[in-house]
Amino acid sequence: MVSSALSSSPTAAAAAAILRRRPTPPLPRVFPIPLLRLSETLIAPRVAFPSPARLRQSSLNAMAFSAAAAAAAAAAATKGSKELIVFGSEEDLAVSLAKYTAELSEKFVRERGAFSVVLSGGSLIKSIRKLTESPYVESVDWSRWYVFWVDERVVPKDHVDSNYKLAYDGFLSKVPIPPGQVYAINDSLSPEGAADDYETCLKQLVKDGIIALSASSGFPRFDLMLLGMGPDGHIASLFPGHPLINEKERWVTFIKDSPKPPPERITFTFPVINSSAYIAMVVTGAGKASAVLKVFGSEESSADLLPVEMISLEDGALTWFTDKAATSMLVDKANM
Ligand SMILES: O=C(O)[C@H](O)[C@@H](O)[C@H](O)[C@H](O)COP(=O)(O)O
Repeated sequence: MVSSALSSSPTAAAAAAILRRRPTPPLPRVFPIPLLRLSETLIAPRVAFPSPARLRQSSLNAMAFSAAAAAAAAAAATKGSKELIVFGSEEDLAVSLAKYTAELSEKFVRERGAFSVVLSGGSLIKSIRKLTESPYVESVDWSRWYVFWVDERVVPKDHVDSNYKLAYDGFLSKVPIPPGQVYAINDSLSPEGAADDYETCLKQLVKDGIIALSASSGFPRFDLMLLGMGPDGHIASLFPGHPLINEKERWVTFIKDSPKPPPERITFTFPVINSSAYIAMVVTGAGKASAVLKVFGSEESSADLLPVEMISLEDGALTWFTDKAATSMLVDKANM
């Protein structure tokens, strides 16, 4: 059985009102393409890139140096919407990501009495650090949080490679989520066994109403996934060119030949990821710039999609939280 190893909105109108009271932010950079309602509400004077023609307009809605935009994304996102927000600093990104997450927590606790949150490993855990600080550490209803991992390395929970340990040390040990609501993998099992066990656990939690079920896909519908992306465009433990990216039946599967060490992992599959209500893709640093360019600035066919490009939410909202370094090649291309 999966172990619980931890020991221990506003509306869009309201968000817009809050923003109107804020001092005018520095001029944002916005691609002059049809903007989402969110962008129209929140982003002030538009500065066009000179040559945006080659950008994939269907996928890129707006790009802005606006810490406020993400805060309202929780309230204003629409079905299948996709936002790219570029922050001037990692600190601004972290502040905005905390606000976005707290707003979604409030929304889902109000609507269904629980908030199912999926974490990844990597730098994401550092990016959510502001949730462990005031005002969120006091104001979020942590008692309604249910925490899962989009992927986990099959190592002991106290191992330096464990995503559980990373999240515990940097986040979970600092907020009062009930220990029984933190779903770490069973680290005494093989990768196959741990994936089966995790999937069985998710199925029970869907039956119990803790995790929602997507009526359209029949897969679990997590309230929020907080995901990172590798420089090669992988998400979770779904790597470019690996057969696992085509898994259509399983909720959770395993990999024994991960190109990123350690090799043995379990991972959510694309049908589960794509059934999410909200996904925050948190992508920073120059090492991610070429993958970001491929996602937002390439005209290549769908035959060579990176895993991150396979995120396709029919009934959910995807928000990219990025920085200038991660979007530098995209900006360069737009300015060409
Ligand atoms: O277990 C893992 O390896 C992670 O879940 C992985 O999918 C991670 O999120 C990305 O590799 C991004 O990591 P960085 O943000 O550290 O680059």
